[in-house]
Amino acid sequence: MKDPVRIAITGAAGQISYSLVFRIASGDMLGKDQPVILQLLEIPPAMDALNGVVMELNDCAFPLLQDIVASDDANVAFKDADFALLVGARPRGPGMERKDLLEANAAIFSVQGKAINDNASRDVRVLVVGNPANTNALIASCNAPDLDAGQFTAMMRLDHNRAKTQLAQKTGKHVTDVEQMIVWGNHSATQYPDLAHCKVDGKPAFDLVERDWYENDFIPTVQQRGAAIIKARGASSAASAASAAIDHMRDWALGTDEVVSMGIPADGSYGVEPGIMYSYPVVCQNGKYEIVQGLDVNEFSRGRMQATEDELREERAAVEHLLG
Ligand SMILES: NC(=O)C1=CN([C@@H]2O[C@H](COP(=O)(O)OP(=O)(O)OC[C@H]3O[C@@H](n4cnc5c(N)ncnc54)[C@H](O)[C@@H]3O)[C@@H](O)[C@H]2O)C=CC1
Ligand SMILES: O=C([O-])CC(=O)C(=O)O
Repeated sequence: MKDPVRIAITGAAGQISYSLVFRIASGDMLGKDQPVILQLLEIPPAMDALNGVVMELNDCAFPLLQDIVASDDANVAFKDADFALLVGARPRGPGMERKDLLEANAAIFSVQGKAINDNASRDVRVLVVGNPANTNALIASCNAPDLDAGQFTAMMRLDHNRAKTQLAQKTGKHVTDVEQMIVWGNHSATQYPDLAHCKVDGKPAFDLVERDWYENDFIPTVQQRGAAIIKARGASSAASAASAAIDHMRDWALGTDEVVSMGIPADGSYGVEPGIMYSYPVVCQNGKYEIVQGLDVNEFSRGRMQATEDELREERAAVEHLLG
């Protein structure tokens, strides 16, 4: 039996977490042989609701679940955490862009970055889900000076998964036939889902779909999918977000040959200078991610990649005072 790992989850009484914690406890994230301890963080008004989630977790009698810590103190929730999923933040409603949440949510991530810095395992791997995810991840990493900025990531996997499904449906294939999907940039309406390197069933995607569909249907549909869910459901995506968070953490921890999209510190690759959390194509091995280098970038792609970078730099400028 492996030693248990500690997984901190914030916003643990919220709607995403209600899909997330049960799947993590059942082994979907780290494998059916990896015992887990869940360390759940909420704000004081949500502690009753969190207690209900804890009761339900206990009622599942999950074989892998070794212990549950429920707290409204970030120092307790992040203590010795090996993984941290920062979900707790306000969601947007109809008519809002995700960056409209910056003011409401940014302060959460400076406090939690410090608490992670002071309490978590030195090898902690952090995924920020709360919106605007990339800039919140930047805030958290800047407030954790004793950790490597690369230990902080932002969730782009939902966009990546959405893009794969849109293309699979258009071409009459299955998502598992789609390879080398890339979503560049920000988890926002400027994100750039890029088909230039993508293959379906071994064939270049551009041989299978029309340019007009790509530019005027595929790209906007993926960019606007979050808003479409809010319109349809009256609440923002939850189960699909939880599923993407599990995919992101599983691949980071256990590895993947597949190219996946992750929001990570820009390092100059593809001309994106440091200072923002930018989504790149990566592969994961031995618990680490690595940017896929050497892909050709044509003029259309360059313009889209620049636009989403510009937006991330604007978001950064708006929270400069929180960057420590
Ligand atoms: N990156 C992505 O792809 C996606 C991100 N999101 C974002 O995830 C966030 C959470 O969404 P939902 O679960 O639907 O929201 P929700 O409102 O149902 O749950 C959020 C929970 O966070 C808690 N919370 C607030 N401040 C906190 C703090 N300082 N510490 C700990 N917990 C705190 C709240 O009490 C609430 O229970 C939102 O910002 C949403 O926009 C949602 C979908 C996809
Ligand atoms: O759109 C939203 O506000 C929630 C979210 O991030 C998504 O579904 O991609």
